[in-house]
Amino acid sequence: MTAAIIDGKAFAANLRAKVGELAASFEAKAGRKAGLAVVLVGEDPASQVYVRSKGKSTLEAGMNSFEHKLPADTAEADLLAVVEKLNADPAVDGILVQLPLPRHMDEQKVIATISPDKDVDGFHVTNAGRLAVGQPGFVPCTPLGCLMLLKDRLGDLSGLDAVVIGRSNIVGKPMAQLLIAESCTVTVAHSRTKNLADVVKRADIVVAAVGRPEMVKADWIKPGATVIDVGINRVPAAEEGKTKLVGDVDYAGVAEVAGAITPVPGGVGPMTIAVLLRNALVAAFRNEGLDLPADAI
Ligand SMILES: NC(=O)C1=CN([C@@H]2O[C@H](COP(=O)(O)OP(=O)(O)OC[C@H]3O[C@@H](n4cnc5c(N)ncnc54)[C@H](OP(=O)(O)O)[C@@H]3O)[C@@H](O)[C@H]2O)C=CC1
Ligand SMILES: Nc1nc(=O)c2c([nH]1)NC[C@@H]1CN(c3ccc(C(=O)N[C@@H](CCC(=O)O)C(=O)O)cc3)C=[N+]21
Repeated sequence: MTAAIIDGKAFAANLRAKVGELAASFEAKAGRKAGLAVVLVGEDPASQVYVRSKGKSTLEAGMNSFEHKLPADTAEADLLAVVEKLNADPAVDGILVQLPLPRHMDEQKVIATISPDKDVDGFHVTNAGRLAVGQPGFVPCTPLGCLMLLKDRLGDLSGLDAVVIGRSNIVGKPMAQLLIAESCTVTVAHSRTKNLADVVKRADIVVAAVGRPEMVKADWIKPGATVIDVGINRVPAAEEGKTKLVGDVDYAGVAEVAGAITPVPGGVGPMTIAVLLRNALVAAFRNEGLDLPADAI
């Protein structure tokens, strides 16, 4: 079998266009643009690329983008002060503090300072709790993007066996919560899992969020399974001195067995940014007390 390629880039472009239309209707109703603030501490090159890309997409969607770049040696208290100023700023609907933060900062403390109503990453414990108990809140962008791709491909997910590899707070755990809410039978695997290949082999849906280049192999996959590759790993390319991006899945091998697979790049990554804009727009409607139809986006 040769897997269908799930085109996250195209799906994300479509989602961004919908966000753009709703951003215009928000502006007409609220008399201002929706606003997303992104805070970057330090000069990590990968983070700089993401932040630039987020800023560009935000403007393209007809929203205001506020970028705050702080030096790597910023004191934690100064970062917290920036976040508090953004919490209080009525022009700012969503706040994203780019992770990872420099080692001298306590990420949990910084996330806890973001107002839950502006936490468009869905990382605040209040939003994690809302997701866990099924209340409306903000869901982390990457797993929500994965779920959108899965539902688009498979329709109703109920009763399907799903294996999530990875249990981080930002991808694996919220992904598992979303799949539970869709009535999948969910297994969460991690570095202590025994017989990982056998665990994965049971799955109709595999979500790999590990951070190990091409770890998931073809003979782990049940024929016809849907494979979502969250991994973003920069590795040396064939040409001397060059690098390329690969996922956590051995794409060439797995594509021979799976029913459908997301590529890297062009799969989950673009969805993350599109969902971020979606969440920021939802935040804007909520912060203004305006109705947004539940199935609008
Ligand atoms: N496309 C996108 O938009 C995004 C992509 N990413 C990418 O997704 C990947 C995962 O990110 P993130 O969740 O933040 O990563 P973390 O490093 O926080 O978590 C990795 C998880 O993988 C598990 N793990 C590590 N090694 C193994 C192994 N050999 N077998 C099984 N499980 C293993 C870890 O287990 P344990 O808990 O036991 O240590 C952990 O739960 C990375 O490549 C990252 O770059 C992340 C965010 C967004
Ligand atoms: N507070 C916070 N929120 C995040 O959502 C967050 C974060 N911190 N820190 C880093 C991770 C990673 N992340 C990605 C976003 C887009 C792509 C993306 O667009 N990737 C392109 C390729 C981009 C390239 O070529 O480098 C693709 O997969 O096609 C990837 C990864 C968001 N993250």
